[in-house]
Amino acid sequence: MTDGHRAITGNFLDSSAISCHFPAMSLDVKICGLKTPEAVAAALANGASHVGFIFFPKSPRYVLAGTAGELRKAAVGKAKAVAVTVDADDAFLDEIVAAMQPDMLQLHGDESPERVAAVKARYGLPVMKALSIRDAADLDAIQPFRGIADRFLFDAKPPVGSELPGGNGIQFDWRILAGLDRNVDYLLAGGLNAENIGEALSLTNPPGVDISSGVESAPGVKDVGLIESFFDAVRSARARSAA
Ligand SMILES: O=C(O)c1ccccc1N[C@@H]1O[C@H](COP(=O)(O)O)[C@@H](O)[C@H]1O
Repeated sequence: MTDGHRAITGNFLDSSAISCHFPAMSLDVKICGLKTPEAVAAALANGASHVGFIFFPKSPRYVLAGTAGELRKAAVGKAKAVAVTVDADDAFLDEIVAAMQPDMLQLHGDESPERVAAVKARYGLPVMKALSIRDAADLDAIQPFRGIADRFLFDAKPPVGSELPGGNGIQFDWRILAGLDRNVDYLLAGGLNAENIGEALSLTNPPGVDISSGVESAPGVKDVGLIESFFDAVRSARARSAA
């Protein structure tokens, strides 16, 4: 139940790279919705373990597969490149996989366990299944995907009327993750930013975190300073918890 996420001690976190969730493991940090070489470079320079590219046309973060294929080259050997799709059909996934060569697929729609299994088999890539969470009962959705999805991503349910299934900058009540089975490998997402990441980490001790709009100056516009501030806040929080 892992994508073999790597320790990011080499270029990030160093002595603070201690996961409270899985002792001796590090925290994964995925910066999502990247569209420019500058934003990719900032994520990598700060030690991102994953960089994400959005293939949902209604998103302000949407990129063409060829563009993502160019951008992801900077991540080779440094971070995993993740293709984020929403109920994509095989033809669209074929195009993305061929042009971008992702390390991982993030399925952020209403994909069934059978669809996740089929996607895994078709591409031989690890799959992260996103689940929309509002309350503890929503975590029941994990069960049918266990042994199928390599990883989960817990994001807040989108607000009524939103056209985006993710990237809404909305957080859910992180306290409901307190009783989660420790064997569930996941990224915490939804409304994270430099101000709240400390509280999020201390409440949930997640294997990883995922952020998009919290490091943007406007929808779809990544801000290098905000990316740096987010990593600074992660480092500070982890140094505090290790002390
Ligand atoms: O970001 C998007 O536009 C998006 C579109 C379609 C599916 C998923 C999307 N984003 C995912 O949502 C998380 C959380 O975003 P935020 O931090 O709350 O803005 C993001 O990291 C993506 O994995």
